[in-house]
Amino acid sequence: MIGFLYQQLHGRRLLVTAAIGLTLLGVAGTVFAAFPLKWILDKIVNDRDPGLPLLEPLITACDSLAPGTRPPGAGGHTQFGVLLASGLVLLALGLIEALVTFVRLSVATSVGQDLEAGLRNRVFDHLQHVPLAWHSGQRVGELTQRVSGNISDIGKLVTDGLVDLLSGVLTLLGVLAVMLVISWQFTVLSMCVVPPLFLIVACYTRWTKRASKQVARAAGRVAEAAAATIGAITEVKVFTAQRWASGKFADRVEAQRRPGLRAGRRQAEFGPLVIVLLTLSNTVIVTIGAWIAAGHGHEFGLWFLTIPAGSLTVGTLTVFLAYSKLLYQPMRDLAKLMLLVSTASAAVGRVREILEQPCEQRPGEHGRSSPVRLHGEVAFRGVVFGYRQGDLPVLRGVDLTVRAGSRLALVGLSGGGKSTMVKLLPRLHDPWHGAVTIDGLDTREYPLDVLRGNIAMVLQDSVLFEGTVRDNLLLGRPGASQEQIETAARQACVHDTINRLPGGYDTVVHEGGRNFSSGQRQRMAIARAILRDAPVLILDEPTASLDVEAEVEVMRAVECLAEGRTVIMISHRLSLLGHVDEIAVLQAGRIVEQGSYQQLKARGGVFARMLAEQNRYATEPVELSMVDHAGAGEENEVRTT
Ligand SMILES: Nc1ncnc2c1ncn2[C@@H]1O[C@H](COP(=O)(O)OP(=O)(O)OP(=O)(O)O)[C@@H](O)[C@H]1O
Repeated sequence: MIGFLYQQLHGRRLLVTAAIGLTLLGVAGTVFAAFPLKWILDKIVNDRDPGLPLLEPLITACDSLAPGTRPPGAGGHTQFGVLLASGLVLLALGLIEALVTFVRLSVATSVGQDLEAGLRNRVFDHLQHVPLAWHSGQRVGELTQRVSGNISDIGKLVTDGLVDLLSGVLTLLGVLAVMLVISWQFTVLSMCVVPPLFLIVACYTRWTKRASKQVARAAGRVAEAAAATIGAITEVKVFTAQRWASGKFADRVEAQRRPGLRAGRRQAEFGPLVIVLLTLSNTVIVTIGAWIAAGHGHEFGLWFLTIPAGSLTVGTLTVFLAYSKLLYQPMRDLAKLMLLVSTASAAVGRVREILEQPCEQRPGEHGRSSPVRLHGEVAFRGVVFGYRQGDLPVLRGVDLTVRAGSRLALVGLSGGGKSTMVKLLPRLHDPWHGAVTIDGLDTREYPLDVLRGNIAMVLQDSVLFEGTVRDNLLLGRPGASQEQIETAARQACVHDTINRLPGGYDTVVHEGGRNFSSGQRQRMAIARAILRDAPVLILDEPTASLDVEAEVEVMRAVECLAEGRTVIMISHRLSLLGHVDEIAVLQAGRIVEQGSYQQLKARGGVFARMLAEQNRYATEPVELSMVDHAGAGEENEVRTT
């Protein structure tokens, strides 16, 4: 985890070094803050001067302010002078500490926030470049939790934890050094608690870390359940499934609560255990120290330790006790720190899992140079592909050629692999064997941004993103003028609809485009595709979810879009295939028939049977006149593979 954090702090290391320097200054202030108390007590009880050459001028200056004469017997400075000088030093140290704390916390907050923001952007960007195959195995809510919640946990460690940890460790070392100078014997006594403390810390850290990991995983499952239910709120309401959804959600919340409770309980046990240990050590020091400071006997022996009588003044004992308090504070804070570190460490693991996923080629990482605009001849050559290695492939040797500028309809039974086939074109997946080519070149040879820039897709249910209608259309061609946008919208038969909206092109699109009908969304997606002006167009059942009226409008828009492009259109509605040049039938992972509508119908094969089947359930059989003009006069041979 340390290595990961160090890596993330790149560019802010100077700031961190400054924060460490300030922490050192603050710790020095804390460590020396106990001394003025010793000077005061030693002066009052034993009439002893501080004996620090650095302070002499200050005390002398304070002496001159002393009311009346010096008390008789006073060797050097007046009580007033020592008291006032000690008070001033105390005040100065306090002010330095306050200032340093402010700067240190500000720096920590800024570094923590920067780290969080930087890491969040990096993870989000990485997520978009990870192959689709990896995404298929993930849950949206879970990933969202990693990007938001888990990264916050890491930021929290930097903002809250690391400052405490650093100043704690430095205070510990500083205090230890001063205590050793004051009385090494008492320091050794105080340190007796360290071995049991170390054991307790080791055990509890392990337990808390395990629980934190479970909490992080469970939090992901909670987020996932919430996202899934809220995303499908219409279905939940329609099926009156609220109780079922709440029950499922409550189970997940419970699964998160249990390890959270365990982690909290461990933390609750840890704090008091440390306090008991520290109280034991303190009691021993107070009683033995007071005995020695009171001047009883010649010396005090305890196992291998011999503490000479009179080796401790009341002032020294008080300072020593103040220091042991300082020493114990960081130890007590360990419980809080332990939880922060464990939570952050679990979060780092989950975030790293994403960052370690290999990326697809990023825009600009060009393989070989290639023309930016392709002609659009598409071919599948012996393509074998499946989603999971080891499973039976979905495509089992697909051979298909689509001439540049022609229109091909891909038909077949549901689940046959039509959508899978077209997903291979923009390399959303790569084939196991064989190749997909455009203009005779394997798609893997093109830079990914060039390849995808030459393909436009309109899917069954188009997604609109949050933003305005204009923002959504501009996705097709960033930088397009208003005139170009409106022309595209007109061609897609959606311009009038947009104009009727209260905000026109500035109307805000809600999440997923919920404030638009399916037909409007489809036509906007078509306008987006028109703006993209790609030579290859993929239409994956663009009218599947539409009523007849919307279907007619969308098909009219499709007509505009298809003009002069290579079109591959997936459709179950064979009645819509009148305008295509060729139809290819996919069955059992292979293209089994290819030809014009008329040819395939006349052939009496798979397509003819599908057509007959569809007509059996239609109130009126499909009008051949709709398709006649497409197939008429074509002498294409029916190809069977
Ligand atoms: N992301 C995925 N992960 C695993 N299997 C998948 C995935 N997508 C599709 N499949 C499987 O691949 C097979 C082909 O699916 P595909 O969506 O390509 O069929 P289709 O012919 O387009 O179906 P439909 O006409 O119903 O849309 C199906 O068995 C499906 O379960």
